Amino acid sequence: MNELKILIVDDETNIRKTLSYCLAAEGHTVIAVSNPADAMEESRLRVFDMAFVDLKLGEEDGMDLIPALLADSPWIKVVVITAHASIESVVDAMRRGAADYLAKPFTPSQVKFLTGRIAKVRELETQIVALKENMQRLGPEDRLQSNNVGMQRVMELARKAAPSEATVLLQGESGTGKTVFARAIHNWSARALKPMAVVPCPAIPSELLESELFGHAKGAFTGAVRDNPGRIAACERGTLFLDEIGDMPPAVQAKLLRFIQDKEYERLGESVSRKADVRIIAATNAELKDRVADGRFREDLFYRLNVISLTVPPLRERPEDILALSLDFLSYFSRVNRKTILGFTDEATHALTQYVWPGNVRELRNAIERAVILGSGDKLDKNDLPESIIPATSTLKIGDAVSLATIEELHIRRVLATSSSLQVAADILGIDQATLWRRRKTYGI
Ligand SMILES: Nc1ncnc2c1ncn2[C@@H]1O[C@H](COP(=O)(O)OP(=O)(O)OP(=O)(O)O)[C@@H](O)[C@H]1O
Repeated sequence: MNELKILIVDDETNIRKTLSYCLAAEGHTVIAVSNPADAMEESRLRVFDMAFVDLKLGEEDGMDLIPALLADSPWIKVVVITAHASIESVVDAMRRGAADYLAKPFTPSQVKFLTGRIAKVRELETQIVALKENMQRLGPEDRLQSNNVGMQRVMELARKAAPSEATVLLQGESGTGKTVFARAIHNWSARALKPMAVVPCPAIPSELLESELFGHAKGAFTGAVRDNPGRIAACERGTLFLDEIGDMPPAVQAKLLRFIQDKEYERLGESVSRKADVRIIAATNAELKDRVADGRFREDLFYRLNVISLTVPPLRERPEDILALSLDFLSYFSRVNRKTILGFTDEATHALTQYVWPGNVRELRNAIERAVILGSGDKLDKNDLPESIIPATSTLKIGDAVSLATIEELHIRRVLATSSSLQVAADILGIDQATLWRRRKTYGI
């Protein structure tokens, strides 16, 4: 059964002892306190799945604790303990958000049954989060095999690193599959059944990134109309994947460093420290060392992240994989578009394998999807592929009757194809790396 983290709030020592004993014997982690103030303090310190709350806590009322616990941890399942099990008090507790009740005196088997039911609900909730994430990225299966020796070595390292708790830093150009690797490491680890959150750092305005990760208290800033637990709390016992970490603002870097060192953090607008058990995987397509050298990235954080470093090779350095990936994408997109396309003509195969793929696997995938939609024969031909991947035949000129976006896309593609790094390409284009990143996402390069 799924192990839970359980908070017990009861002013009677005997009940705290008996319940703690029953629950610990089932393998759950238990913290027991006697009053609402201590309960709230524990709730801020740790992430709980479930709480047993006595409705009569000496002079105090357990009823008010239900919404307070839920505001702090929206996922928590509160079970109220009541001496008389009066219908009114149980209904009132349910209205305030309680999940169930336990009438005193209770037996160990009642506690076991109730906790088992809630463990099942928590497990289903976690699965739904994972399924939602998967649905958002519906697409072909990730190909976790390669015919290229360099790529095979990276895969082997990833498999070895996965079961450890070590922080992993994934490096490599945009579109090489760093997110695919992060997900594979999560799935190969003991955290696989818990959520993995993906946070693309440049996609979130820097002033919001801190609250997105660490959460905020209601009123912490204009627009913070309710408490937000943050992504770290939401993936407790899971994995947090920080994409493009090189773009993380300095204030957030400092807070992340503290979290990696001490597993502690504060929500924005709160001074109380919270704990969370979350593994960090980070990715960057920029040379993080260069960012450290010019003072844009903290050196201490770099070393904390760089415990295990994997560099995913660009597609042009593993041409052996182009056709296998192309065939996977072809079969997936043919199925989705209800077409029967059996393969590629020799000319298309030649074009696919000769092109340098500056946008890596992402660009290849987009090119095949487009070709499947537009293609009409039983094999995809060179002419079905985007013009930009066959530059010699491109007839597009400045001044032609096409949109600015078409010209911009082609220009970026060509500059990328001839540049030695993203920084060089950004310099030629006269834009910063973050802008280039956004343009590449827009055009699927
Ligand atoms: N090995 C693979 N098998 C199947 N698809 C892949 C593989 N590697 C990458 N892709 C696909 O290519 C696209 C880009 O991959 P991914 O997002 O993992 O790259 P990335 O390196 O994280 O890019 P960025 O740095 O821009 O975030 C995705 O659609 C992904 O599914």
